[in-house]
Amino acid sequence: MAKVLGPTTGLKSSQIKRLNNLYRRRLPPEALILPEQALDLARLSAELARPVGLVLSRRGEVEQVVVGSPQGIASPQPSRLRRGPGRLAGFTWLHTSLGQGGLFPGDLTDLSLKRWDLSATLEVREDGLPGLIHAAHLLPQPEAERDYRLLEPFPPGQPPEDLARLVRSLEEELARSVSGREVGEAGAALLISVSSGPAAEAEERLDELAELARSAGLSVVGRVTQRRRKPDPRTLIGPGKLNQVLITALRLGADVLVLDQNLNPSQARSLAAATGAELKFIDRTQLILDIFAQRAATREGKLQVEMAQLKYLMPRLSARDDGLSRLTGGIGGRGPGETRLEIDRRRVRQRLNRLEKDLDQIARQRGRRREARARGGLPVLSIVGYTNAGKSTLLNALTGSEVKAENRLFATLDPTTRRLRFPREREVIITDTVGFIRDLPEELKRAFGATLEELEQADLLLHVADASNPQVEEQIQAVDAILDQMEFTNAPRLLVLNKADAAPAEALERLANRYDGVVVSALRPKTLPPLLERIERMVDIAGGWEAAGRDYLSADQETAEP
Ligand SMILES: Nc1nc2c(ncn2[C@@H]2O[C@H](COP(=O)(O)OP(=O)(O)OP(=O)(O)O)[C@@H](O)[C@H]2O)c(=O)[nH]1
Ligand SMILES: [Mg+2]
Repeated sequence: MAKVLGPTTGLKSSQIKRLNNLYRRRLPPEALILPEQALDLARLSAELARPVGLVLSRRGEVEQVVVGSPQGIASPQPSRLRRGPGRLAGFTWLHTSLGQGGLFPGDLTDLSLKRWDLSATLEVREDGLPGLIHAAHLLPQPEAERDYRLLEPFPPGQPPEDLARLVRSLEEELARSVSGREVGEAGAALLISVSSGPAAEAEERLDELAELARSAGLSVVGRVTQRRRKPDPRTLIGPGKLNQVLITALRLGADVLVLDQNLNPSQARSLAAATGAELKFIDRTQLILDIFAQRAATREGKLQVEMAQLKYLMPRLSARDDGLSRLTGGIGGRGPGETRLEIDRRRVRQRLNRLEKDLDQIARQRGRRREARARGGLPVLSIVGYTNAGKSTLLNALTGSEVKAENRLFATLDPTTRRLRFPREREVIITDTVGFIRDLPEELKRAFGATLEELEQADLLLHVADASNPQVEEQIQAVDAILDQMEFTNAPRLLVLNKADAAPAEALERLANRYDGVVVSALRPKTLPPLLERIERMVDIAGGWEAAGRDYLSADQETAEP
């Protein structure tokens, strides 16, 4: 038989036995509890001078018995969880309340956190007899800013309506409110932003987060923003807001909660503990890592991403985390004398060592390839820029090659190298890179060392920007800031204002003047010659052709702008 949960110290063994006997009860789901059952429960609770709680299945079986302390009672995690959006826990939480009637604030919080079918209390009067039952349930749509409804208090055996039917119709309604929407392959995401900045900025950032979520295969079902002067140190989101977030997630049928702000390890663990297994919290870095994991095509790219994921995950591992096996394949099991946590961490560390060795080797090989190329003496152009700016499209247009270009963030994850033949028999090597993004997480900078190492070899950086994006200036500055920070400033940069076909003319002119940029549309080859000319002149100045050991220096140079 299952054991009584909660603090049993100080109880007599006969009392524990009586509590254990509650597991044999079966209560009527339509009425919650019969009068004689309520009488027994009230008497026991009065005698113990402690609240007693029951987790009841939809069939009225007692799944868990909990005893509280004189100060109160906490509901347990439901023993079995039901999966699927828009569903309730499948269990009702009923506990006695000594002296005062009514639900406790904690009961209402629990309603959303644990998604109880119903949350109810049975009043125990001074004389030890049962009083009224107070019950509440979640609402599929909030009414008057409330996410729950309180039933009229009722004496045992006289519920205001058939409670089993109430729960069923509630769940049907919840299911209806989430069906009919399109769910991405990876699930439904609720986006959350907690910040101290202006509301408009939070919305803009959420627009970008929505793009990222879409790239990760998630469909976005809603947004929640919170303005706080300081994030909550424990859970980032304030406790009241967290509650609202969870109710909203339930109502919209979200599977994943995506936070725009990054969680520190202890916040990640607290949030995971607060929500149980059904809902997953991920932060922006994890989302980006997830996209990278889906997109990485080469062996090196895959290894880099796995390494970054493991490094990010390791401090966030909690003892009950089993999501790891999916990431690393083969982590799990329990060795003698070790906690699950230790073994996971140890295996993760082993895997990290292995990855580091493999990556070292790949880097050495790449170094050799690069030497070979340097001996060929061709100048190297690297295309950089914000993600989705059109870098791969431009590479394709310039070289006639077919690197994957897609309207998704981070379509390109591995550096790609092609030769570009100028009209006049000049040849350069042109490399495409992974897209930049503002607030590039530290973990990713390291992870994409491969791409960035390539940049160090560049004689010229072609910085492609999406001129049709209203955020284009912020994006240009974000990319410049990252380049500056990475000390790749030695190579000259040329700003390419792409998507001219979709941008207003006056904005193009202003941008071109301000940044001394070249306007193109990668989709229209006819717009490319001015870019080629600028590239040619700049490479000449950078000495690329000289390095090639060929006598390409020509009259052009005199016409080159300083
Ligand atoms: N209208 C318009 N769309 C363009 C132009 N150039 C590229 N695009 C579109 O922009 C989207 C992104 O293009 P990509 O070339 O994949 O962008 P990217 O910079 O390589 O993106 P990542 O590799 O994800 O960083 C695609 O849908 C392209 O068709 C252009 O000149 N005009
Ligand atoms: Mg690309």
